[in-house]
Amino acid sequence: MKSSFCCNCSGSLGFGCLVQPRLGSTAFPPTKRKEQTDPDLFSTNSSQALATARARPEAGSLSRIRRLSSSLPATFRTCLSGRRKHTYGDGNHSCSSLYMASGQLSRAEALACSGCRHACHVMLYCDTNTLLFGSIPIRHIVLPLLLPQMQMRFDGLLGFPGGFVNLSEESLEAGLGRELLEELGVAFQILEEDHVDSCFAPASSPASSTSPRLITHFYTKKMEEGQIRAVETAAVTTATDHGQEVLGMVRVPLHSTKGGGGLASFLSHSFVGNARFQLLHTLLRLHLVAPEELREALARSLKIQARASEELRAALARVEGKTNLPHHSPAHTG
Ligand SMILES: O=c1[nH]cnc2c1ncn2[C@@H]1O[C@H](COP(=O)(O)OP(=O)(O)O)[C@@H](O)[C@H]1O
Repeated sequence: MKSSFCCNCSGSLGFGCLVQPRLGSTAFPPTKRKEQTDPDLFSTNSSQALATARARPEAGSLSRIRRLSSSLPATFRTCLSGRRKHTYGDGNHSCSSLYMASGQLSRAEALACSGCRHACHVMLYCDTNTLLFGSIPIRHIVLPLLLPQMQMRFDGLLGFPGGFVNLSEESLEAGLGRELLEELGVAFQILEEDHVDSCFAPASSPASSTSPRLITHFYTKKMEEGQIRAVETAAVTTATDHGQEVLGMVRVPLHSTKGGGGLASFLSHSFVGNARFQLLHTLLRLHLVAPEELREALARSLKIQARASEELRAALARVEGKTNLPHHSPAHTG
């Protein structure tokens, strides 16, 4: 029997989701984006004030920036502090640490990088009025609930749909459309106006610092709820990559449950490349989650990860005990 492993509504991975395939591959035409790029990354008081303070570097604003940034998570602080390492292309630039800063690379700058590889990914999302479990009260539920989409990849990591684009044969958007057809079974027309940003991907290993730099381009596309549901259906029926490169689409839970589940659990999973930063940045940019809620979720994620590390250590010791395998040491780490 083939079991399906899924992301449940508490944001944790678990067994038990049923997939209900229905027929249908739908072509979605371009839709004019309602949510145009917002120059302010953050919507609520502290973040807005922070952005304003950065934009006007008059006397006194530096201490104000420091004060305001202390209310945001460390990774965001690094980016917002304006300490940008402009070392594009030489291996020192870390997209992850700088992701929250606006415009590391414009689309044009990215396209001008000869010898770079390019990959495009997209976050699909929609509004919905659906209530979780119908009526069960859940703290901090985001209403109307929004449903951003990610996917479980062949390598067990979470990421957005998309992939490598060959610029000698296709444009960024055409390449992304091709990847989406393979992974989701749906023909999308991605437009330049759907582009959010481009940046150098962090080098995954010392060896990869000698290979061509990878630039990741990120897009968002707002859809109707019915269209998103059709994508979810097509992704498990007509998509050629389903069960191979893509193991399933998952919705990102934006709510928080009493026990601290939901977004916090989801964020504690492993993401490919800078996908977690792309998600965080987009949740803030599109005002899908308030900065304070995101900070709370990230703080909880850290606790969840610490618990998971303990569980993994115990599981490792058990497996070694049961199988008489030699004890794992850091030297065995792959
Ligand atoms: O969601 C994502 N956000 C950012 N980077 C990603 C994401 N998914 C994959 N990547 C990076 O882009 C590269 C190519 O992406 P992917 O594995 O989707 O390509 P493919 O489907 O053409 O094989 C990966 O090696 C990975 O480093």
